[in-house]
Amino acid sequence: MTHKALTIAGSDSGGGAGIQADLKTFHQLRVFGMSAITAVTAQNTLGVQGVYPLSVEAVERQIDSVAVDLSPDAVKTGMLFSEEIIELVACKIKQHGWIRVVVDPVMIAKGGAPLLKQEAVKALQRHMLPLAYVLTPNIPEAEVLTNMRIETLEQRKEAAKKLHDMGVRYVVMKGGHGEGDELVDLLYDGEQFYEWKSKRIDTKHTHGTGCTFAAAITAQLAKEKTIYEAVDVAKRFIQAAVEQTLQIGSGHGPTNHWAFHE
Ligand SMILES: Nc1ncnc2c1ncn2[C@@H]1O[C@H](COP(=O)(O)OP(=O)(O)O)[C@@H](O)[C@H]1O
Ligand SMILES: Cc1ncc(COP(=O)(O)OP(=O)(O)O)c(N)n1
Repeated sequence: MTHKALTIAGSDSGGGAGIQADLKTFHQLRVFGMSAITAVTAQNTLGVQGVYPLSVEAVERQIDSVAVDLSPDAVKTGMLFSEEIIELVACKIKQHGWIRVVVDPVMIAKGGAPLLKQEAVKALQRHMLPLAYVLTPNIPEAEVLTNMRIETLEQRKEAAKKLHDMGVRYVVMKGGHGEGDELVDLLYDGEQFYEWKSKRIDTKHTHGTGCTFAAAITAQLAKEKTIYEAVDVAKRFIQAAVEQTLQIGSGHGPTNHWAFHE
């Protein structure tokens, strides 16, 4: 049986994040990848040099083309950029009845370039959170979405509860921006917390870690794995991808999307 996943996100010309990271991750996990591009970015390991959003019509056509013919088993959203695109994507998810939806609330690239307009945060909260089967914020994104400061593990848990109350089924809070040598990725299922701990790898080549991790969860959900199994594979996928980076580009290089084998 062929499992299929759709990513609705921005294009990263440098190939480390966005649509490119998602498709490479789907492929490595033996899931057929499809895409609807929301914005084209001119980007490399040194940063983002340009952001060019597509029209709402162009995004709608791509999503509908995939939906009517290829019916994805899971859907991931990444860079959505504007209020108009968010509203359209939410409307399409409902129209097509997609349930296994992973929302990666992309806001800012590591170099600081905005990938979501500030005024679009409210639209993300209002339209996307209630549709999120899984939400995968990093710590700064969780702070913006919950309007709270997150410094301790207890505060991460409190924020995860808030996000669950905002309509998210499963909250997976990524721990890359936490303090210390140990990384803790957190899952909240509405009742219990689950933690995935790993050693922080000392490298500057972490471009696209968030996209890759969320894409691995999406691929596993497309294969009808449980959320616990999906996060487990995603954690091992990203650990291998950061451990065995490719050392390319002169800035923050991409992770290695072919390092992990199931
Ligand atoms: N230096 C690192 N070593 C190992 N894993 C990392 C490292 N940095 C991030 N990760 C992992 O990559 C994933 C994404 O993390 P994070 O940096 O929080 O997200 P984002 O890239 O969206 O900012 C998480 O699973 C996190 O644990
Ligand atoms: C087109 C595009 N989408 C998303 C991101 C952010 O990706 P992320 O995995 O959070 O990695 P960093 O950019 O933070 O390294 C992006 N850069 N471009």
